[in-house]
Amino acid sequence: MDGYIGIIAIIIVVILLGIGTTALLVRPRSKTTLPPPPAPTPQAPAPPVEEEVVETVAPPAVPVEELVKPPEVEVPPPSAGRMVRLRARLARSQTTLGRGLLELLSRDRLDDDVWDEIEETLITADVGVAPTRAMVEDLKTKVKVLGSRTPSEVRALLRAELLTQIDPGLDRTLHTSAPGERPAVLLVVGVNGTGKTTTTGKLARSLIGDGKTVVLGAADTFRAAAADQLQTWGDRVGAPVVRGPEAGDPASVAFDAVARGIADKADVVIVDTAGRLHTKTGLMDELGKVKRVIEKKAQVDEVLLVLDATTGQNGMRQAQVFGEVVNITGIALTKLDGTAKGGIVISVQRELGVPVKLVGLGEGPDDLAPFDPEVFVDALLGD
Ligand SMILES: Nc1nc2c(ncn2[C@@H]2O[C@H](COP(=O)(O)OP(=O)(O)OP(=O)(O)O)[C@@H](O)[C@H]2O)c(=O)[nH]1
Repeated sequence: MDGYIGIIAIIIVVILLGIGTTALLVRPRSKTTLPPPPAPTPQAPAPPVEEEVVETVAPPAVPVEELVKPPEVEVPPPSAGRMVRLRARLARSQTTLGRGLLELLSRDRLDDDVWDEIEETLITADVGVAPTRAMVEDLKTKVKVLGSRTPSEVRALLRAELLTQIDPGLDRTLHTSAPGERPAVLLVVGVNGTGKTTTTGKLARSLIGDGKTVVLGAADTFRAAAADQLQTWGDRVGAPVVRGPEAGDPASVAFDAVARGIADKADVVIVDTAGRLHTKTGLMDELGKVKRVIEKKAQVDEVLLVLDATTGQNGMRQAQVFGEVVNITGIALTKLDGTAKGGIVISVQRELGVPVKLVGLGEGPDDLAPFDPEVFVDALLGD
């Protein structure tokens, strides 16, 4: 009996121990799911004051659109009055040609030696042989009629003579308005390095400044940089530039540019061409093809020959080759700012039988001016 009681007592004790253990293990759920308390973060030591300013002011994030923002389109000034603004750039021709002639013609005695010097001054300034002879003969006659000469009379005499040679009566209008709906088409030709691409870009700016819309054609596919250069000019003033693959067919670029001009209803399409003077036949083939292909779409209204005023007679010979290949309608005489040979205006018109319509008077984007004979002559003679 005592054995039973002992066993029962042990069982009761075991049951009681079991209940106690269960009570200890079974705790409320909320407490078991709580995350363990965060480990204390070690405190970073405070940086020195100057460093704090540099490190904590982060630059504001630049939105992607701003990074790829197209370049701002410039609004170029109109072309009117440009030659007056740029007349001081003719200083070198003024000193040598204008002032030189004024001084010689103002001498008391105009003997043969003085006339020889006058002739030499004109030849050195690239006036050309035939125009020089004509000028000297004219001046001799007028001086005789005049007798004694005051400085203002000498100036008036020379002014009239230079103007006669330059011929203010020539039509210097740039044909930038075509009849009907189509754009006017300008072809820019000339030897590489004369300033052809620069002149094309400057002209686009100037026309846009005068309120016209322009499409540019980079048909100088010979030199990849020429197309890039033109692209930069176009981008600055918002003129679309049609270009082709490097060493591609210039005629096809010219065609596409005119097609784009027609589609865009642009006022003017200016096509820059390559001016490699390899052989006359090669040049003729290339320029002839460009012109023929353009004419499938529209008439070419102006063929502008770009001529570097500093190259003198050499440049003139090259110009004549172009004159034999295409029908030049106007001359853009560049780099007149860098030469004392302003007389080239007279000789080039005489040799090619075409008027100077534009003059380049510097490397700045707005340094291309419509040629004004009176402003030119006054700039040569000084005030
Ligand atoms: N001082 C002066 N420099 C000019 C004038 N016109 C052009 N130039 C400079 O002449 C250099 C040649 O000009 P470009 O336009 O590259 O000559 P390009 O005839 O197109 O030559 P390619 O691109 O090789 O066909 C450039 O440095 C121009 O800035 C000007 O009227 N005055």
